[in-house]
Amino acid sequence: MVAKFPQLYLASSSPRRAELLTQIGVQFAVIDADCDETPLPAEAPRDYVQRMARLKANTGSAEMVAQQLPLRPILAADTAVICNARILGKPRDVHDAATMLRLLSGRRHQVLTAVALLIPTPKPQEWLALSKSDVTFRTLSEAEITWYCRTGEPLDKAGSYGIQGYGALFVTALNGSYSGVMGLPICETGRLLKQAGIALMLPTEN
Ligand SMILES: Cc1cn([C@H]2C[C@H](O)[C@@H](COP(=O)(O)OP(=O)(O)OP(=O)(O)O)O2)c(=O)[nH]c1=O
Repeated sequence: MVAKFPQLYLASSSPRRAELLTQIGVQFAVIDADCDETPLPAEAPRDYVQRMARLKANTGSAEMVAQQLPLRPILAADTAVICNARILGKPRDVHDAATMLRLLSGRRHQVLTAVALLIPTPKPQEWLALSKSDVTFRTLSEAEITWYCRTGEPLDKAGSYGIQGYGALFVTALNGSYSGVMGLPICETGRLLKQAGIALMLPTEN
C-alpha cells in the first residue's frame, strides 16, 4: 500500500491490518517491523500483546529513521488467542496448527489485540489500546481439522484460524470486536488516531 501523501506508517506485514486501515480511509505506507515474538517466561497475555505492539511500532520507527523517511506517526498491532491460559500465536507448521485447533474445538477462547501508535515529532508520544473478544468454536472433527489445515489459511494467523475466512465455519459466538479478532480493532484504532490528532474522513463535530 503506497499512499501518495501518507498520514502514517503501518508497521506490519499483515494484509488484514492494511485492509482494515484502508476501510476507514486512512492514507498510509507500510513499513517493516520484523521482531522476535516470543513471550517472556510467565508473561501475562495482555502484557504480551501490549509489549509486542509497542515493540513493532518502535521497530517501525527505527526503520523510518534508518531509511531517512519523512517522520510520521507509526501504527502497529499484535493479536494473540488465549485458551486455557495459553498464549497461541501463529503456528510453526500444519502439525502445530492442528494441535491449536484441537484445543479450540468445542471451547470458548479470548482474542486480544493491542494497538500502539507512536508519534515521533515534535515531542515523542505513545498511545496504546487493547481490544478483548470472546470467541466460541463448535466441536471440530479430525477430518475438518485436516481439511482446514490443507487450505493453508491457519498458517499465518494467531490461534491458527481466520474468522474472516473458512474459519468462520467454526465460530458459534463472538462477543467483542470482529475487526479486533481479524487483527486491528477499528473502533479503538479510530479513537487512538483521534486522540493523537490524526484526522479521519468523518463529519466534523460541532
Ligand atoms: C484470530 C485471527 C487472527 N488473524 C491474524 C491477524 C494477524 O495478522 C495474525 C496474528 O499475528 P500478529 O503477530 O499479530 O501479526 P502478523 O505477524 O500477521 O503481522 P505483523 O506482526 O507484521 O503486524 O493473525 C486473522 O487474520 N484472523 C483471525 O481470526
